[in-house]
Amino acid sequence: MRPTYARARTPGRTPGARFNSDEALLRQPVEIYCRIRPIDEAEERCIRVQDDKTLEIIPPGGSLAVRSQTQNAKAMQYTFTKVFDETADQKEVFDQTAKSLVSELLKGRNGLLFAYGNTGSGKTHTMTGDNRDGGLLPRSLDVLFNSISLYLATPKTFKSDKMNSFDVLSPVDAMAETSKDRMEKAQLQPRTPSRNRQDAYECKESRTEDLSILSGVDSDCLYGVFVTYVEIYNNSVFDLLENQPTDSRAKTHFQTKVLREDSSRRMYVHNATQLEVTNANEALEAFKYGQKRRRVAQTTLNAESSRSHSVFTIRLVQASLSGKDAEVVDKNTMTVSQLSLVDLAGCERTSRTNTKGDRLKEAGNINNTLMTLRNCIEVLRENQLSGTNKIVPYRDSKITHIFKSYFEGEGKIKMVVCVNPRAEDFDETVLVFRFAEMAREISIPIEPKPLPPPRPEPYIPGRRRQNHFQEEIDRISREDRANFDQNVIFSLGTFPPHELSRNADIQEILTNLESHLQHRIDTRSQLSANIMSRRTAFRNRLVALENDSHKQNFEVDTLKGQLDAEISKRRKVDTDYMNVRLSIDTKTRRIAELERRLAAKEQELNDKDLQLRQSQMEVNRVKSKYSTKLLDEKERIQRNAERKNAEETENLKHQLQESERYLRKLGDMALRKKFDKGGTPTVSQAASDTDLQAFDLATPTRAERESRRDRNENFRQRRSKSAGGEKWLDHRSPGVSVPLGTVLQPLMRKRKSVTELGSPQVVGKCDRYVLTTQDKDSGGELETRLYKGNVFHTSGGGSQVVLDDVEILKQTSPTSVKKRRVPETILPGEIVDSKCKTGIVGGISSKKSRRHL
Ligand SMILES: Nc1ncnc2c1ncn2[C@@H]1O[C@H](COP(=O)(O)OP(=O)(O)OP(=O)(O)O)[C@@H](O)[C@H]1O
Repeated sequence: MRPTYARARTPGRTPGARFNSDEALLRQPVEIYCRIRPIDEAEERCIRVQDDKTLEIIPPGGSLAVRSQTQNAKAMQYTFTKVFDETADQKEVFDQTAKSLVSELLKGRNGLLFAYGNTGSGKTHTMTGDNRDGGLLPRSLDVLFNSISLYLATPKTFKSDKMNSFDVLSPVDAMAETSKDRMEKAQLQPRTPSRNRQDAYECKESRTEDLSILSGVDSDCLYGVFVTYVEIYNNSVFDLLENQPTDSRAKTHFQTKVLREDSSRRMYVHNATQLEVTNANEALEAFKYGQKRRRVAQTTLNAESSRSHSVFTIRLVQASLSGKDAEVVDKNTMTVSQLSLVDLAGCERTSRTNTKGDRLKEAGNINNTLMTLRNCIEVLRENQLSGTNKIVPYRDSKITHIFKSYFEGEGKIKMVVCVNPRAEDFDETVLVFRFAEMAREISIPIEPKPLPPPRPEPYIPGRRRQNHFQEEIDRISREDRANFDQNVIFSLGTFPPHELSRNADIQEILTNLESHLQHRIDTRSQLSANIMSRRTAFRNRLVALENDSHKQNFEVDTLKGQLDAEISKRRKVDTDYMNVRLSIDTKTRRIAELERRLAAKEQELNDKDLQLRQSQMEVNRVKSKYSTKLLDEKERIQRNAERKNAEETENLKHQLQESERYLRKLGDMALRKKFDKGGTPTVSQAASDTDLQAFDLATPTRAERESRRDRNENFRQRRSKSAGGEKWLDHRSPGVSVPLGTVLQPLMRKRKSVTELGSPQVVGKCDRYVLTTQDKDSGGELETRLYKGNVFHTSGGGSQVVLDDVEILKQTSPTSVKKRRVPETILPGEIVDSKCKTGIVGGISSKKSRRHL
C-alpha cells in the first residue's frame, strides 16, 4: 500500500499568511555576548571587565598596534548584551543565551546562534563543552526534550519531503515506514550511521544533563525532532551525518552538497541527512558521529583547532491533534521551526600559527569566509544607518549564503564572541571586538509570529491529558480483572464430611479435614500474597498518582498565578483602555469644539474678505475717478506754469532792454562828463544813480504786476496808491545796530519805522512791509537782510503780509582774510519766524532774492 502523504507548508513565509500587522513592523537588534576564557593567573592580560555589559581592552607594550602607532594603540571600551567573565560556567552562559532560543523554537520561531572568535578562544568549548559540563548544544537538546518528551509523535509521523518541508503520515503509514526502515537498517547494518554513531557516542552514562523544563508547551500538539549536521570546509558544504563506508578510503568519497532555496525562499542544504531523534542522547549521538568526521588539526595555538565551520540544526515539527479524542494529527496546523548552532572556525594570523601547506590554504579560506561575514554585516549596517540599498554579498561565501534568510528576518540572531584575554592576542582581539561592535549596530526584522491556525472543531485545551487519565483508569481495571482469578475463592469447595458416628473412620476424617484445611490455608496465603502485591501495586499507583496530582496541583497553581497575573494585567489594560477612551472622548469633544470655532472663524474671515474686496473695488473706483481729476489738474497747472514761464521770459527780456537802455544812458553820461570836465561824479549824478536803483526796485515789471494781481485776487480791498504812493512799515528788529548808510537805499518815501509791531492795526495802516535784520553770516561778516512784502487788507478787517522779496546786504571788513563764500539757502519763513515773533497772518512766499555785496 502506498503511504498517503499530507503535505503542509511551514507557516513562517507562507504567501498570504495572516500576520499580526504590528509585529510585522518591529525589528530586533542582533544580540552579542562576550565570553572570556580562563587563562593562567600568571599570564599578562589585556582585557578588564568593567561591569556585566562593558569591558575595556588595554594595549600591551609589545603589541603591533603600539609598535606601529595605529588607532588601536589606546585603551578602548566595548559594550555587549552581556559579558561573561572567566568564572562564568556553561549553565550560566546557556541560560542567558541559548535557552530563550529553545523557548522560541517551541513557539514556532527560528533561531541562529554563532560562536565567533580567534583560534583557541573557546568557541568549541562554549558550543559543545564536555560530558561533565555540556555546552550550548547538549543543553539545548536536553531542555527541548525535557519539555516535549510527553508529547513526542510516533516516529515517522512527520516525514521529510527532501525539499526542506515535511509531510504528515497516518499512524498506520508511520508504523509501516518504521518497520521498513528497521529492515533496511538490518540489511545494511555494517554501514549504517546509527551503528557508527553508537560507537561514537562514548561515556554517555557519565553525561550531566540539564534538567530544566520550559513552560508553555502546547499539550495538544505532537512534536517531532530532526537534526542535521553540516560543515563548510574550504567553502564547500559537506554532510557530516551522511552514511559512509567504514573502509579507509571513505574520506575520499565525501560529496559536496549544494545550497538550494525552498518554496518559502529559505536556504537549505539539498540532500543533507535529516535524522529523526526521540531523545537528547540520540541527538548527541548523531552530533558526536559528525564531530568525529569534522576536520580538526593541531596548530601552534590550539591542539584541536577546527578547520571548518560547523552548523548543527535542530528542527522541530509540531502539529495540533484533532478528532473527538485528539488522536488525529491536523496537517493544516503543522509548523516547522529550527535552531542552528554554528561553531565558526577561528580567524588566525598565519604568521603566529606557523601554518603551511593544507593548513595555510584552510586558514586562508577561514579568513575569507569570516571576511565575507564581516562585509555582509558592514553592508547591512550601512544600508540601515544611511538608508542605502547596497547588495549584501551573502553569496560570496557558503556560510553567509546559508543564513541569508536569517538576516532578512527569518529568525532571531545571537552571537557569542569568545576571547582569549592574553596580552599576546591583543591585536586579533581588537579586530574581533570591532566586528562585534559593528554587528551590534544592525537590526533584523522580527519574524512575524504566525497567528494560530483556525481549529476545525470546538477546541478544549487539556483534553489530551484527560484522555490519558481515562486510558490509565481503563488499563488499571483491565489489569485488575486479568490479575485477579476469582475462581480461586470459589475453588475452595466445602468442608469434607466430618460428622463423628459410630462407624466413622476418625483417622480418615481427620486426614481429609487436615488436607482440606491445608488447602484453605494455602489458598488464603496465596490470596493474602495477592492482596499484598495488589496493595503494593495500588500503593505505588497511588503514590504515582499522588505525585502526578502534586505536579498537576503545582501546574494548576502556576497556571492560576499566571491567570491571576493575566487577569490583573487585563484589568490594568482595561483601566488604561478606559482612560484612553475617556481621553479620546475628551479630545474628540475638544476637536469638535475647535472645529466649530474654526468654521466660525473661517466664516468671519470669508465675510471680512468679501468686505475687503468690496472696499478694494470702492478704492479702485475712487482712485480712477481722482486720477482723472489729478490728470486734469496737472494739465491745468502745467498750462499755467507754461504761461507764467512765457511771461517771466518776456519780463526778463524787458528788464534786459531797460538795463541796456540804462547802460547806454550811463555810457552817454560818462562820455559827456569825460568830455566836459573829468574827475569825480557830481551829487546830481549820484542822485540819478539812486534814482536808477529806486527805479529798479520800485517799478515792478508788467509780469510782476500781473503776478501780484493774481495773488491778490481774493482780497476785496486794496488801498489806492494814487494818493501819495505806498506807505511802508519799516520794521527793524532791536538787534539792528550797525547803520545802513549804504550807497543803494530802498526807496520808501512814506515810511513808519517801528522796532516792535505792537498791534496788528499798525500793519493795517501801511501798504508795504519791510523787516530788517542783522546777523553774522557763516564767514563771520555782518549781513543785513531786508524782507519785503505787500500788505493786504482782508474783508474781515484784518491784514495780511505776503513777503515776496529779500534784499541781502553784506559788509565785508577790508582787513579780514577773504573767506570762501558759502552758498546759502534763504528760507524767509524761518527767518521771519525767528526774528519777528509778532503774529503775522498769512503765508510767506519768496519769489526772488537779490544780493548787494
Ligand atoms: N571557558 C573555558 N573554560 C575552560 N576551558 C576553556 C574555556 N574556553 C576554552 N577552553 C579551553 O581552551 C582550549 C581551546 O578552546 P577551543 O578549542 O574551544 O577553542 P576554539 O575557539 O574552538 O579554537 P579553534 O577556532 O581553533 O577551533 C580547549 O582546551 C578548551 O578546553
